Amino acid sequence: MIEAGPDTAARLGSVSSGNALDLRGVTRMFGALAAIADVTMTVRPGERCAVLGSNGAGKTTLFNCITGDILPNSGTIRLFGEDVTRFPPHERIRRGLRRTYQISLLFGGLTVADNVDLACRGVSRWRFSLLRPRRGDPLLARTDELIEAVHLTRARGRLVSELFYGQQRQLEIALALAGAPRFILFDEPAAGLSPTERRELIEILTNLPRHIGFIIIEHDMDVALRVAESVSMMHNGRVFKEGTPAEIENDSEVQALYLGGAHG
Ligand SMILES: Nc1ncnc2c1ncn2[C@@H]1O[C@H](COP(=O)(O)OP(=O)(O)OP(=O)(O)O)[C@@H](O)[C@H]1O
Repeated sequence: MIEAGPDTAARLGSVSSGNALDLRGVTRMFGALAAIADVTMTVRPGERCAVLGSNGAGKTTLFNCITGDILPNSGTIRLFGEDVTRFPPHERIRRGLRRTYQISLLFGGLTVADNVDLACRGVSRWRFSLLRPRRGDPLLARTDELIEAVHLTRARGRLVSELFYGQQRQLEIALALAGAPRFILFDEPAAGLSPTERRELIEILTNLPRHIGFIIIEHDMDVALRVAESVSMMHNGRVFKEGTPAEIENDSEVQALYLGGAHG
């Protein structure tokens, strides 16, 4: 079981109150197109939420606004009670926000352990040390914990370039877990995975520490509905339906728009 480490996010606990994430009327225009329009969404600490929608629905733009990769034209974004609407990405990371991407950001020429160690070091006060971690180093224990959490213990010493695709996606989750995050955005983690790898992903996400909330964007309804407690459906930049996985699965409007094959 992974536990929260003594990192900056934990020290910033004094500003943590209320919801993990609070979006109010968030709108982002690209020219005349509203990629997301008036999006209001709340996620409680530790809550697991799925955002579903067809291609172009606005899911990635929503993630980009939450991380600060792009700024909204209007609306507010609060992270653990704090207004971060205009904060740069690194200030949101300091507050415990993490994200995985659809494209791989791994170091292919390094081992699994080195990738995780670098991620742990990157958020620690030893980040400028060029020394290899030694036995007894607390970061080494943390590295092993994260590798185990994503089911890669047996691949610990392997080069990333030699891993199966699904294992690389698992490693990306380990990197997102470095530095005791409080909230993670998973961008289509099941994309390109085999059925077996999908089952493993579901197990990994389900067993994440309960204090870590997340939003998962997925095209794969099976994965999304099995790991999430709440679901927001997006269409043409707007959230048009919210509910539990069972409510969403049985909703006729959702079925017509999404399950009926409208998505790509
Ligand atoms: N940088 C950009 N410049 C112009 N238009 C953009 C830009 N980014 C996104 N869009 C447009 O905004 C709309 C929402 O795109 P977005 O990528 O957020 O959707 P999505 O739900 O993530 O789709 P997908 O599932 O295909 O990734 C689309 O019509 C897209 O073409």
